[in-house]
Amino acid sequence: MLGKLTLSAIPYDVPILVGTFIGVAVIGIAVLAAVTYFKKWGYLWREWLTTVDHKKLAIMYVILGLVMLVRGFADALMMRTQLALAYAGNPGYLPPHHYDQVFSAHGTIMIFFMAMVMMQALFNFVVPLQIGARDVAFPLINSISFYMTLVSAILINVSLFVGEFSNVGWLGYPPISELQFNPGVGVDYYIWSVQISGIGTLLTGMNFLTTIIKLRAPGMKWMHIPVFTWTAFFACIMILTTFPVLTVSMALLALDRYVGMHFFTNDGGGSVMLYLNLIWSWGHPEVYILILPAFGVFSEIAATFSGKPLFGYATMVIATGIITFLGSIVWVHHFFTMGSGADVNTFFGIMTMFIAVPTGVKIFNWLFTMYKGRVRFEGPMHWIVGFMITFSIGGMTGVMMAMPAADWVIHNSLFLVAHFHNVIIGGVFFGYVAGLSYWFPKAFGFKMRDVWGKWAFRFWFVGFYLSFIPLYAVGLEGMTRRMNHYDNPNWHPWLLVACVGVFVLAAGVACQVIQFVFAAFDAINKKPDAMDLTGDNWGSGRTLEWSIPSPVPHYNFARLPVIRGLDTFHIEKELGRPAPLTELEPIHMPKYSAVGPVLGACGLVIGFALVWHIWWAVVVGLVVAFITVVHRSANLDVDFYVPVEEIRADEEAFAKRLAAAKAAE
Ligand code: HEA
Ligand code: HEM
Ligand SMILES: [Cu+2]
Repeated sequence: MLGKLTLSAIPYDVPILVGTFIGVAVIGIAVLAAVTYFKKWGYLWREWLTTVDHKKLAIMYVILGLVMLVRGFADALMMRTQLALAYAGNPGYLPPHHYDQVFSAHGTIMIFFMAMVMMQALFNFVVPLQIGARDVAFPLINSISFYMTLVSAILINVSLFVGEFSNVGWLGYPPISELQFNPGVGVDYYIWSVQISGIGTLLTGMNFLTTIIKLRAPGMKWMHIPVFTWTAFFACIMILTTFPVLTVSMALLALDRYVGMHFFTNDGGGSVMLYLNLIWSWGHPEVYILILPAFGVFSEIAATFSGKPLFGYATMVIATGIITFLGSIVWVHHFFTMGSGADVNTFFGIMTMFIAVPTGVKIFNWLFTMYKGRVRFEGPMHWIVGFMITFSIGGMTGVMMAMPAADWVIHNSLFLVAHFHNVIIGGVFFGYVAGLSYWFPKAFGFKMRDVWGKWAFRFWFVGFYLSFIPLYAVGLEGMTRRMNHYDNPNWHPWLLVACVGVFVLAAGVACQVIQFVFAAFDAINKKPDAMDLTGDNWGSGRTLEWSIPSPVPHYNFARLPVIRGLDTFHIEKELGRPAPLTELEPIHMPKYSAVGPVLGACGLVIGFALVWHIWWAVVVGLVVAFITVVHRSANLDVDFYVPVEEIRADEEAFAKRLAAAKAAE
């Protein structure tokens, strides 16, 4: 009846897991009880869970991403404390099997469920507003993408408490991930979570690419597109070219495990190298999919806080395109040591080094944007300065490893681990946090207290160096990645410093939590100086999203903006804004729909049932999903018109707020 699932799948004997489970259960029950007590289920369902509004989906993505950040960070804390202890005779507190699960969980969750989720949050919130659109091209598919991401995050976290987590790293290399070497369910959980979320991301890529191509406001030519949207555009192209490869890799691995095929085992004619090529021809572009939108965020922030147009807009766009191209043809640098031969390695090494050129162009463009500008060092600007320093260091160590001869020595050492955290934390993470603080007032209509953001930055910046510079040192001394204890006395002091570093990072996370708590407090109390009355919270916004009220009405733009060049809003501020709206028309909008959550629930059931071989539940899930899709296709009542009175009332309220803000100046 329940396939392989029995009570023995629940890890009662692991105190850390039992404790975590109790913690999660208590928080979960408290949230459910609070929603019930305040009678908010109806509101939650109607306004949030069934929404197809890109701005609300963005907020739900952010919440998911932040929860997963804490989750992934907890794993990092465990790894760092384990390695500070597990020296010489002391085995530490995490046995090898458990430690393997911890680094696998950390890598998988940080990449798929923190970084990718935050990136989709930014796409969702910013892209339609920057191009003057009322929503994305396919709003319902957008909601389905979100639910596919959400349920795969749930599925992979369920593996902690029912069964086990995968223990084969964030990329699930065979042969160790094959059934004969890994008979447990951890790898199956990994396969189905990555599969479902990967398809969700593919849909996001398709959706936003179409949106950017088709839904730009009248008059917005290609070279009028704001830089963040350009980076989203190129990231979507990479999503469309590479995520299908991930889907295929997971499908083939599943076939190996479920029906005894041998695509990736050398017996019977398969090849491990096939998997390596497939997974890295997705995996390398993936890291550029993550970094490009971060570059986009920095471009917006640099211009806004320097009070100048972005330096070298066209070169920024071209550099992004070149990185997209080069980033797609360098994947072999992840396995220089695995026998490709000198010629192949040379090609891939040189192509990798070339990426430093367009990236360097970007760094200099940001510097020139700041040069002779009236730079205001508010919260978001801190992250960009920290980023330029940190990311450049991480990029340089990447270039070092792009030399095959050097990589033979440092491949899979902690030097590598230091490199990629250097670019991921200093680039991707700093970028997304900067974006969060930059667009937060737009989303909610009030701003966060900057001082806590600045403290968060300071702790993250210092904490990063303390945690990861030691890893360069021990990496060069020969310490390999994924080790759970060691005997070398030279490494011990470095790993103690790294352990201190992670607690400094924890202080950074704490400041971020405090910042959110204060923001909620200020919003509830309607603290006057926290409210954003003008919609142009930073006073120097240049792109369209700053021209409309904060929080943004559900239809975004009362009248589709007319584009007057690059940075239309800035031009309007210089030359005078268009006359108040007299001729308003009803706005055509999509209705909310339960299809997203229903398909999400089906995905969760199907994924869980596939892991445990509960075949009847797989069939039930598929049938319900099929009926839902057919039912939706037959439903013609999917849209409505926003009445003119509602738009006029919103516009009048906004005009009053603008006048009040002007009078207060
Ligand atoms: C956001 C993520 C991200 C980014 C942006 C990068 C960027 C780069 N990476 Fe990194 N990398 C990873 C994430 C990332 N990487 C991950 C996750 C892994 C390991 C995965 C695993 O094994 O689990 C990895 C592994 C990895 C390897 C494999 C090593 C090994 O396994 O042994 C290599 C080798 O070539 C490499 C190289 C590079 C290079 C050359 C860049 C370049 O794009 C960097 C370019 C930037 C600069 C150079 C700085 C700015 C430029 C200037 C200031 C101009 C002047 C500079 C020069 C003239 C040099 N990376
Ligand atoms: C917040 C601070 C962070 C700390 C302290 C940290 C720490 C660590 C540690 C100790 C490891 C294991 C290294 C080893 O192999 O011995 C690791 C691996 C990894 N980390 Fe992080 N990390 C952090 C943030 C992130 C972020 C933000 C991401 C991605 C978005 C990330 C992605 C990864 C990946 C992909 C791995 C490799 C997992 C594997 O070996 O399969 N980390 N990290
Ligand atoms: Cu790479």
